[in-house]
Amino acid sequence: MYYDYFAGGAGDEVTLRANEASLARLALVPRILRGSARRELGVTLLGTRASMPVLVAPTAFHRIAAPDGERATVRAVAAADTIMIVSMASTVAVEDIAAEAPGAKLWFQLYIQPDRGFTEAIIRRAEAAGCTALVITVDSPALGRRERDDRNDFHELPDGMRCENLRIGDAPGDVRQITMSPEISWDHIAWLREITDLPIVLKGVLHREDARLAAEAGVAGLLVSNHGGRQLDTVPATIDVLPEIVDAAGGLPVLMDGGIRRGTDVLKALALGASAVALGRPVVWGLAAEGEQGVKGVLERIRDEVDHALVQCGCASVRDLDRSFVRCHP
Ligand SMILES: Cc1cc2nc3c(=O)[nH]c(=O)nc-3n(C[C@H](O)[C@H](O)[C@H](O)COP(=O)(O)O)c2cc1C
Ligand SMILES: CCCCC(=O)C(=O)O
Repeated sequence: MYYDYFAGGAGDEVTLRANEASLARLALVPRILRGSARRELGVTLLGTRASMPVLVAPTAFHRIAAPDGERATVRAVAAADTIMIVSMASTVAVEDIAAEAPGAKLWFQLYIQPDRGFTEAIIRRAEAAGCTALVITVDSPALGRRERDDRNDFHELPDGMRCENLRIGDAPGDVRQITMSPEISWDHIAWLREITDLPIVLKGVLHREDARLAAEAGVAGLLVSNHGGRQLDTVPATIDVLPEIVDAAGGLPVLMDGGIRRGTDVLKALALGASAVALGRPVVWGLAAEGEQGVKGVLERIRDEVDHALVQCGCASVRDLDRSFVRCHP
């Protein structure tokens, strides 16, 4: 049941498969004879430095995967010196995640709740915990239809676990449910810009017109995402819309997630204009397999693969990549 929750997607899982398949259809075209002894993998995103262009995407319910849950994840992410986007649906409170690894670089993912006062209170907690950006998930005006969860009847957390960022008291039942609000609109983004100084990233952009509107709305960045194929099924693979979103985003930094499994996938996304990518399921698998060590293993392996792919492509820096390094082969 829990494996299916983590692995699964919406509907027929067409988009879930497409994310990896579209990346696999792209070929990398390396350059030759441009030797350099060392590669620079680091990037600065909205003022936060990451040691590699690979972030940890927000994923819910880490305590289902490992007893320590998000505490184990954050220790591994801090050791890798990259950014963890903390899910609003984490099973450890954002304050406790921050306290577990002082100096960890945290962004906070938010589902805007219909109750603005409650939404604002959550943002204040994320700010106080030291999160340096807000990632607003905008692809979920309703929860995706995940048939694996329906078949397994997985609709609530095991006893003793809850969404700690939505607690309103100390008793086990003192917690609100996350609402996927069909009413969220650009007005909410304008409101968020009024109430917080944190840079705002919109997560779940797939339409180029929305990229243009986002730039106009004064957000700080975009995350091209289809929620790992878990929201509306049959939407495009993220790598396939990335170039047009980059073109429409008016110079805003554009991140991407969905189907990134190898260093070569990271290079393809960067070559097509992403400033960085994020990993969803691979982090959960590392966590489920070996806790903190497992997440460390996933992050160090992909770092090594990015470095290796860069050297093979004749690049000294992630900034050396451009669209000429990628071809589509059918
Ligand atoms: C188990 C699971 C839980 C997720 N929970 C959240 C969440 O709480 N908030 C959110 O914005 N996205 C969530 N996502 C989507 C991820 O942030 C990300 O977009 C997606 O996993 C990337 O694709 P990948 O798993 O192929 O790397 C979740 C994804 C998975 C697989
Ligand atoms: C209510 C939590 C939703 C988590 C989520 O976004 C996902 O499972 O994809």
